[in-house]
Amino acid sequence: MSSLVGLVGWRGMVGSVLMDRMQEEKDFDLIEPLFFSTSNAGGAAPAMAKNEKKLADAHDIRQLARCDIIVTCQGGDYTNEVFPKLRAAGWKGHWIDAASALRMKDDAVIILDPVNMPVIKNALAKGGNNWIGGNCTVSCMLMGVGALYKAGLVEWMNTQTYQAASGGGAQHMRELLTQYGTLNAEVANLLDDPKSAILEIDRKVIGRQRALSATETANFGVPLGGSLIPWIDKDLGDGMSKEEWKGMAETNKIMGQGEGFGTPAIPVDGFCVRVGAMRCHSQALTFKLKKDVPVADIEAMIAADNDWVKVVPNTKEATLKDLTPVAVTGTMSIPVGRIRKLAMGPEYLGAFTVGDQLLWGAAEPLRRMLRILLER
Ligand SMILES: NC(=O)C1=CN([C@@H]2O[C@H](COP(=O)(O)OP(=O)(O)OC[C@H]3O[C@@H](n4cnc5c(N)ncnc54)[C@H](OP(=O)(O)O)[C@@H]3O)[C@@H](O)[C@H]2O)C=CC1
Ligand SMILES: N[C@@H](CC(=O)OP(=O)(O)O)C(=O)O
Repeated sequence: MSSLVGLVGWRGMVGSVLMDRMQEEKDFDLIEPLFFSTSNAGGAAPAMAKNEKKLADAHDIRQLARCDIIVTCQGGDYTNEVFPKLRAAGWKGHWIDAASALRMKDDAVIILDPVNMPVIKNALAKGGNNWIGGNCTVSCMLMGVGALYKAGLVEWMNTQTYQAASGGGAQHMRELLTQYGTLNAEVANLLDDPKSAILEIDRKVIGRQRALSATETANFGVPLGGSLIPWIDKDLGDGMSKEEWKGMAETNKIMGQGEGFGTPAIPVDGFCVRVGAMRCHSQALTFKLKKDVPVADIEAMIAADNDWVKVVPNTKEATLKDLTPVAVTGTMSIPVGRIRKLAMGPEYLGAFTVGDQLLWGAAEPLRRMLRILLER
């Protein structure tokens, strides 16, 4: 008999990407899905439903407890409210979650199986049943350069991120596009005239950006179109943003090292910046390697690490073609390029990587964890 798999948050942005991927990979052939809703219990389940044709109430612990596996993309507030009640009710099933709420709990594994299958297998063997997707920036970065960590080559890593609007959610993407449209409209007449003065266009754009209303910046708080925001997630009060904190904490936990594993953590730090891209997170990485390794060897190591990483030759032509959010959006590919030794010395390595933050950054690790559980 197929496992009963509860799907919560399936119609949200991450959930929709997950449903698409599950259909592409024919995951529904292997399960009996039970679709949940926080807003429309009793309504019709989507077309992938088999025997369970109605949406169940996502807060109904008895319904949730029927499931062998629950996959949720509903968000951290939902997890915080429902998960403890479900476990307290004695539910022993597998909980697979996109939200960050449980990520750093001792009994939770951050799942990214092309990178940390040994950590997942070890937890499975010990009866683990809480599987949490990593932060999108960290997951995309490790899909690209995880090989260097696996080889024990990294002394420390600095990351400067260029994170897309989608990281904030659907409303953030809409707000970004609306702002671009507003700015374009402000100078459309001048743009139509090839002889108009660029400084006049510039003056009008900055004037309109500074005049954007609270409604026009409701999600980001300040203009993002034609600008950037060097702060993502909460202020931890020590000069660090929570997004920056996740870089070191999650990278080490995914790799099975640092606190809780009895080995020293590898320092990972840098600045996380929101930019006007739609759904690909990009990152400029600086590594201090433990030894001088030739660039060709590093490229070969990265290229051989998994089926999705792709080394982009460090040329202008290849970079413009393959190493941009526009090139990568909607694909499973994780390009890593600009790989070169830096002026600071032979152990200092630079690289640049891009990843679709809704695919490898959110939905795909969950989908693959479901498959791992189903195919055991
Ligand atoms: N955004 C991202 O990039 C990433 C998000 N995550 C995590 O995933 C979780 C969900 O994020 P995200 O998918 O962006 O959240 P969404 O806001 O898109 O969806 C969450 C829920 O909102 C409800 N909802 C209300 N109105 C609508 C509507 N018009 N269309 C669709 N759904 C609607 C749905 O619940 P219902 O059907 O019950 O009404 C849906 O499941 C969060 O915990 C987030 O931290 C993780 C990695 C990346
Ligand atoms: N914080 C990420 C998106 C996200 O949901 O991250 P997390 O899963 O760590 O909360 C961003 O804004 O780009």
